[in-house]
Amino acid sequence: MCGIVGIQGTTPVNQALYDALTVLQHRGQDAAGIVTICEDRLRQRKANGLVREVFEERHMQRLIGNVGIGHVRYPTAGSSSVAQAQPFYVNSPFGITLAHNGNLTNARELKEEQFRVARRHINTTSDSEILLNVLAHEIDQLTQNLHLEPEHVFAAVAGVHKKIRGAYAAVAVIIGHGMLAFRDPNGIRPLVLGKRECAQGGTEYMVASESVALNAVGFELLRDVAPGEAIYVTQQGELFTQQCAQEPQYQSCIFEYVYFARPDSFIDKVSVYAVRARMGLKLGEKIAREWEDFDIDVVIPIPETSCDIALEIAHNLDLPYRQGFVKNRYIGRTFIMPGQEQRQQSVRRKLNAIHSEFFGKNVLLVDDSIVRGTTSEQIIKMAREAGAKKVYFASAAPEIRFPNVYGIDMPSVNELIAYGREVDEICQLIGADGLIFQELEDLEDAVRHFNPELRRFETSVFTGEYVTKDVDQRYLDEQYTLRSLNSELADCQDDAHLAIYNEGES
Ligand SMILES: O=P(O)(O)OC[C@H]1O[C@H](OP(=O)(O)OP(=O)(O)O)[C@H](O)[C@@H]1O
Ligand SMILES: NC(=O)CC[C@H](N)C(=O)O
Ligand SMILES: [Mg+2]
Repeated sequence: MCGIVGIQGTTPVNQALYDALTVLQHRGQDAAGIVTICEDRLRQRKANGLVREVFEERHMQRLIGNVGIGHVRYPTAGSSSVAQAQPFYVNSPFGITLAHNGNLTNARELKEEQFRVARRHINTTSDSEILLNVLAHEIDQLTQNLHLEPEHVFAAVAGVHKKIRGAYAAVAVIIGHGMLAFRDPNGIRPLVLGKRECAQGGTEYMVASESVALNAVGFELLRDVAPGEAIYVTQQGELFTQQCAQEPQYQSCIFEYVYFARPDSFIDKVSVYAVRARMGLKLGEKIAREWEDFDIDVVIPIPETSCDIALEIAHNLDLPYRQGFVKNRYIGRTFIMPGQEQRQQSVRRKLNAIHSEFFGKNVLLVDDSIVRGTTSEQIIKMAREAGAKKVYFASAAPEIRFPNVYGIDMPSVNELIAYGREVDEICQLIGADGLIFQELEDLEDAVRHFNPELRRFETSVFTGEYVTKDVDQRYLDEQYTLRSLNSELADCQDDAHLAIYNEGES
């Protein structure tokens, strides 16, 4: 997953973009980038690393201007090379820079078409560079001179929706004209709109992946960007919005609520925190139903995402809740780290057990999800080493059995511990005394409870059914090969100097 942000302001935006990216850091830890625009000149800084590592004071000083966009990256297409860090830039028409969260499922066809029909060369293996070029070509086709009206921009987004398949929440700046944001017709990835009245006068607009970014920099949440909708704020600060898809519908990614988003965010009018608590309630009910005379003494979360869920399970089962693992606050999220070796090493560096909470007890460990099983297997060992008598395990998401093609890095079924396995077998593999998973229906209900308009969700990792209907085995095999190839290539690349034409090296 990635995090995106954009501000069309009346005051300098560099600090606000930086602050917003720091609270979106949980969506991507590999690379970060900011582009600002001042007097028709674009300034950029992007590199691998966390936000606080990428931007030094000297970079921030250069990022001048009242409009800009930012990105934190968790790679899905291509590699984690800095060449694929975002935002991307094309110099025609007008000069456009874009940041994208999601993944396109017809990227290969689009790249070929862009070369054949639009004579556009795409230099990286990033699908986001393709998205930018498709948008640029659409805008180019719709404008004959230097004039650009909101209706041109909306027609271009309508063209993008017709051509592109997959997941995309995107923000772009068309230099000298305005800021554009749009969400794919299924609303797979989240996107919110906010505003702030500036003390010096004038209204500033901001879009971001999650509402927490608006809160952090003092913007008021206006609403979610609807599936298929485009938001355009002109350089003069005028806001225009339009539905640009023919058949928009809510089929947003349910995994945002399970794991990705921060609990203090609202997505599609639903509090992520409230959903996680309700996931705990539902799972607690299932445990009480299926493990009638359970002998659990204590409920312990696996920090950090599962804490709100575990608390509610404990409450529901009338059991004590204890924070039996301490999380090292300087280690990031393990699941979104690149490479299985790095992920494996990180679990023990990240979590450590408080022995007194385990010794001689039957514990129920709770996690939001089991994906590769890296965390659960190691954490169960740690609980036993700490003296637990029995270790039960509960997953607040159902069994993850299929690859994700919409922006989550789960490219191969062979990596997924639940693929082709039933609960007993998974239980044995992770070494638990008992294992229980949430029902998909209960997970969907947990979200829908707070917004009944959300009738359907993108749940392919549980069901193998893909909302864009274009994903077959051939595509999945191709993605897997590409991904392996790209990560090998990334290891031998020299990315020391990647500058943009009009600015010196960062
Ligand atoms: O089965 P696995 O492949 O290990 O993946 C699942 C685990 O990864 C995530 O934690 P992560 O450490 O990324 O972040 P968190 O601190 O937000 O829980 C998730 O919360 C699970 O704990
Ligand atoms: N996780 C994401 O949203 C990734 C965005 C884009 N596909 C990339 O790889 O950079
Ligand atoms: Mg976790």
